[in-house]
Amino acid sequence: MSPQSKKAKVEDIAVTRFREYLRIKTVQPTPDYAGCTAFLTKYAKELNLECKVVELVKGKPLVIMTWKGTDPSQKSLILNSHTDVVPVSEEHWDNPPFEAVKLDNGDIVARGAQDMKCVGIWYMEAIRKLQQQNKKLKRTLHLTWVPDEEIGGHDGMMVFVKSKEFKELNAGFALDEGLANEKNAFKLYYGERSPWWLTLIAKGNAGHGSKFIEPSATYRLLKTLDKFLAFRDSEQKRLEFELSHDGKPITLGDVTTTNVTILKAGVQHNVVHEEAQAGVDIRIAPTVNHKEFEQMVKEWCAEYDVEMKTVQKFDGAPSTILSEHKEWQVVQSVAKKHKVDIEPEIFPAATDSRFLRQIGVPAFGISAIKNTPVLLHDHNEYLNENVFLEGVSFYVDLISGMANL
Ligand SMILES: CSCC[C@H](NC=O)C(=O)O
Ligand SMILES: [Zn+2]
Ligand SMILES: [Zn+2]
Repeated sequence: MSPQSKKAKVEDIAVTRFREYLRIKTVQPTPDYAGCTAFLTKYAKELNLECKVVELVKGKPLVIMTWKGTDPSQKSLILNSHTDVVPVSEEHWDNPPFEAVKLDNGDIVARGAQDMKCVGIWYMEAIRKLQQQNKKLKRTLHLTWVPDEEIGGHDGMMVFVKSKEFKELNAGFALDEGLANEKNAFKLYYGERSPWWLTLIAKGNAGHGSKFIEPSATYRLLKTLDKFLAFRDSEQKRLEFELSHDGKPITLGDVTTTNVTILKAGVQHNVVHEEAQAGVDIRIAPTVNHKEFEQMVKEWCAEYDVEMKTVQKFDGAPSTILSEHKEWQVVQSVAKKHKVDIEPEIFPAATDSRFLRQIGVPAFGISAIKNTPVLLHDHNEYLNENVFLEGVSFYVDLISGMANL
């Protein structure tokens, strides 16, 4: 190989901006939102986008960029992404998680590479391409960069959708995050399960570990947790065997999970302690009636006199019905052009889309990550440069298609 051909190719600007964004440590629980806002405002300037920083909660800025459409009578398209990322266990990473190194095979390794800094950059770089082609879109685009999604979105999208700043956006439809796909396909999330986090507290009498102490806090708690676990088993069976109406196996988003994630009890082997606690992470499928489900859980807890405290609960939002939105046709035709399959599903966890759908803004969760293992929240999260660059062209067509309806 001649020295000339060995020379590294000039990096695509989209990749450079992606890697710069990944290097900003917006990692929970102390995200560098100031650094992030500085990066985003500069980036908006570069692309001649209007840019506004809104601080609805102190220290948690939200950045709104706008590319005005030619037809202001149309409702706008919201291109949403969260700016924060989840913590890392650095010792399990083969490369530093906030340096965005590019390996020889093109893999860009960093926390947030999949979840979801790639998506924010795709919106921006698609706009850059459209501007280079002198394209004008009918609908106004608003890029919303929101904080705190990873810790529940309460100081982020939840307060934002209730604000006058959001109202001013005149939102008609939104794009938000999806998940990676191992196949040559993209997931398209049109709804999601509702999180319900519970703390269960059982009380009893104390005494010597050799006796039948009644009532016993641990006994009461475990008997109650048995119900959650039995329900978990039955839902797992459904997931294994049930088919949806189109004959395809149902997916995780279609069943309800009741996982016991925290256990706290006891001080010493021979002491029966007076209190035991558990944390449960429940994810309620969109088909479930919340009132009935809550009643069932209340009865489980009441049987053994266990107190139940809600840490957070989302009361559900209507899913976005694919056939009701022309944006669905756009997704299908753009996917066809890019020779990629689309797999519509219910998102198994929670995203900011739930707050949008709840106030009546239809939303699709999609991340153009194909042929890649799902590594969100995992060690060694990465996205390959070529997959990323194909994503830019996908978003050029997706955004222009949706904004020219
Ligand atoms: C339920 S609020 C926390 C939101 C979080 N979202 C992504 O992982 C989740 O646990 O689904
Ligand atoms: Zn995310
Ligand atoms: Zn996440």
